[in-house]
Amino acid sequence: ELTQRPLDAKQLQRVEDFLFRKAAFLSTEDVQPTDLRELVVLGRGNGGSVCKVLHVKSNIIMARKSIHLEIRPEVRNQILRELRILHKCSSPHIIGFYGSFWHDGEINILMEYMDGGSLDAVVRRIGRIPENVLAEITYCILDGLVYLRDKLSIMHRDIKPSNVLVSSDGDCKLCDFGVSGELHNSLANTFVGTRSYMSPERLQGQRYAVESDLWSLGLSLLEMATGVFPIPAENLKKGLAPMHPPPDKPLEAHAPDATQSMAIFELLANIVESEPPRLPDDAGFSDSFINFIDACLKREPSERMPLAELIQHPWLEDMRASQPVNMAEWVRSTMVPCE
Ligand SMILES: COC(=O)c1c[nH]c2ncccc12
Ligand code: NA
Repeated sequence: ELTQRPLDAKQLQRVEDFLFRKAAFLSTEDVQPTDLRELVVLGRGNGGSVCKVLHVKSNIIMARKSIHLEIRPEVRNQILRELRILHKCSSPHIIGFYGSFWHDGEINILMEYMDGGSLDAVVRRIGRIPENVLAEITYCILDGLVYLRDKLSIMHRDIKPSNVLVSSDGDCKLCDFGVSGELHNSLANTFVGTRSYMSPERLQGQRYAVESDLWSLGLSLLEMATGVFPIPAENLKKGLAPMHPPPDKPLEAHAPDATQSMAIFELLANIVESEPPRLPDDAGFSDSFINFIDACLKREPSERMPLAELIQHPWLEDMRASQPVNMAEWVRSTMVPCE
């Protein structure tokens, strides 16, 4: 087993609380869509939309991801069967799963609600994430990847800031990982967007494995640390996004996103052809952080530092020892006060 940190008692308690909530939920018969009251839309993207809902009978707040798919009944039943694997997931770094159902042309996936939201939204709100906080987040992501590999024998396939969720309890969890091969196939040609966290080997249609997740992790960390999508590398030359931009000048006014100007094809070609981007070495980042990202962003998958070594990288221990973070406090500091 890898050197996982012992779970602290409160974290274990929260995993247990989730299982009790889930038992209460499962004791109600199969979910009918009418059992769910829609509260607010949380986000839209990669083929689906996510809504905060209340499961009335059990009085549990959940996140429901709805994916519109025009597929035959046998394909959707295969997807629902594969999603049932998620009932076996129980890790403090993997989003909790309540169940899934088909309704009105959509696959619906019911998950644990994370009140701090996704890290792409956090970066949009506060500009960029401090290095010591990113070290805590990175440990959670790596431990989640280890869990997926060791318990479900899968890689994530879609590591990026919008698929890392945080809560005011201080939890940090992965979501939207590729547990259903059939769902992956059904979503295959629905890619939209102007950015890609995909590894060079995957973009070139070559075989790819968990090392591809490590490229995506490196690119995600670079973006969250600088507040700038790091491709083309010139984007980083313009300096870091301001931390906590003054409310009167919303972030958009600061750094018009250069990737918008670069068409998506040119962007993908840049990823495959150019040297990987790096953290600037004159912006106050530690050498071990710069080294950690370099270890992830090797164009050759076999040159990337393996998961077992990354989770023991000095950067994670150095940061935790020198600048410990209270994640619950930090997440709360990034949340918009409710009106
Ligand atoms: C794909 O899953 C999600 O996006 C989410 C699962 N739980 C959440 N809680 C808050 C926001 C988004 C989510
Ligand atoms: Na997502």
